[in-house]
Amino acid sequence: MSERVEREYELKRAGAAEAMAGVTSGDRIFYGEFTLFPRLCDAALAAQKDRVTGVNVDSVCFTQMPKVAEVDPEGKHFILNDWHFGGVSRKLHKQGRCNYIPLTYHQGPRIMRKYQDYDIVVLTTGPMDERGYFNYGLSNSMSSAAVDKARRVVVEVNPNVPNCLGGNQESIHISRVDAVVEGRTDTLVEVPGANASDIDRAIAAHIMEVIEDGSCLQLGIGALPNVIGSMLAESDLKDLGVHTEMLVDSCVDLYECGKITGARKVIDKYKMAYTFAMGTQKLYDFLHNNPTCASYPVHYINDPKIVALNPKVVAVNNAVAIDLFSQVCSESAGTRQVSGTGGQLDFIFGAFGSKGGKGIIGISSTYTDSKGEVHSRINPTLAPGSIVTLPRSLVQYVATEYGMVQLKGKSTVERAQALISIAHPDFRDELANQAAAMGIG
Ligand SMILES: CC(=O)SCCNC(=O)CCNC(=O)[C@H](O)C(C)(C)COP(=O)(O)OP(=O)(O)OC[C@H]1O[C@@H](n2cnc3c(N)ncnc32)[C@H](O)[C@@H]1OP(=O)(O)O
Ligand SMILES: CCCC(=O)O
Repeated sequence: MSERVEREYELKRAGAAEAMAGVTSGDRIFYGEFTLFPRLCDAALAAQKDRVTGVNVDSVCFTQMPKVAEVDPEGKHFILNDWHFGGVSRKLHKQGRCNYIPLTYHQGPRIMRKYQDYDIVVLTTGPMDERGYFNYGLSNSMSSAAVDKARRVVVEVNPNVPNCLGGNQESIHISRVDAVVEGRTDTLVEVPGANASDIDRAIAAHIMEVIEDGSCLQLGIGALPNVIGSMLAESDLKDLGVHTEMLVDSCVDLYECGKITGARKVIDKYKMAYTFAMGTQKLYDFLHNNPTCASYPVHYINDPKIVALNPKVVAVNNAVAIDLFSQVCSESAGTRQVSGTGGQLDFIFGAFGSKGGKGIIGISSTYTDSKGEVHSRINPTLAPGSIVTLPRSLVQYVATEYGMVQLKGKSTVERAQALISIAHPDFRDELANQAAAMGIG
């Protein structure tokens, strides 16, 4: 390590309380994304709550309950905003404590650079390397953009953050950092995929029919992507590629059993390109210093024009509900925000542009509410106030456990008929009546 880098590091070393002492009322702060939540600085800021009001704290998908939310149940001191809702923000939102920032994910960095300024950006990174770089680890995503718009940058180093190779913009140099907080040794948040049900297996089997040798995969989190991963591992398919928003455990399994080579990709050939990773320690260990994987900012990974450059893109996404006009809601339950647009629109659009590409929405035909009542996910219209995540003009394939339909080029009547054909049989007659009443039957 050069003397200059070493000296700079020593000068910038700070305790968490000191690093957050500069926060003043009305400031806007950005916290590290997904699993790289800055625990120490969050706790330090929470401890200083009585000297500030109206501080906005933003992140991309809080994966743990921020202390600043815990210590301020009435939201007098801190306002939380999330660029993508997971369980934590969903819970806070129910209490009126967290706002969603709408975006289609690939535009996030551009939106930040154009319209957002941060007083402090606090990231969790790996420790500084001998050249003075801190690696963004599992969350490349919008981190570079946030740093570009920051008045002050604080990094909270944790040696358990895997060193994730770029790609591009996967690290930050000490010269751009204002304070380095040490002391983290915790293992990273693990988000294992859910266990697959028979319904997931049936949906996955339909989707498997359109995956070919050389397909380039986008698989997100959840039971369905997991089960597709297992089916691919047992299949005869070969030379699969990965260009995905989120890198997950099933990509590790598929790589280890030789299914993923990336040999037929046109961009990032032989690499698994991604913008963030979330899964178990198995995935985090796999990523560490692994040149098979390339971490990029989301404005590259999710840009539909970039996604479309690889042939045979297969993008599999989940949804909350779809109406007979084929509009897809993937982010709200009526007016209640439960998730976000995330990368769904990006990848469905991108997959359609890819030669031989397929953008797929995979949903169970029904949903059981907390009272045990079963509802169809395919409905005449979306519930009032539902947010349309995918306009009907972009929807291509829809799969349920009863089959998969392709909607591009189909009329409104044909779309309604196709969707009814994959609805749960108990709801089909009623849906057909409603379609007729709406002039699409
Ligand atoms: C990271 C990636 O996967 S990349 C993929 C691209 N990104 C996206 O697709 C983003 C948008 N999509 C998503 O976030 C998810 O796929 C979802 C939310 C649509 C579904 O994910 P799941 O894991 O199946 O969600 P889950 O079953 O936990 O439901 C989420 C919430 O919505 C509620 N919900 C789900 N379906 C319905 C429905 N039809 N009606 C009312 N509420 C519903 C659930 O009750 C739950 O709320 P709660 O936590 O308060 O109980
Ligand atoms: C922030 C994006 C996560 C998703 O697309 O689900």
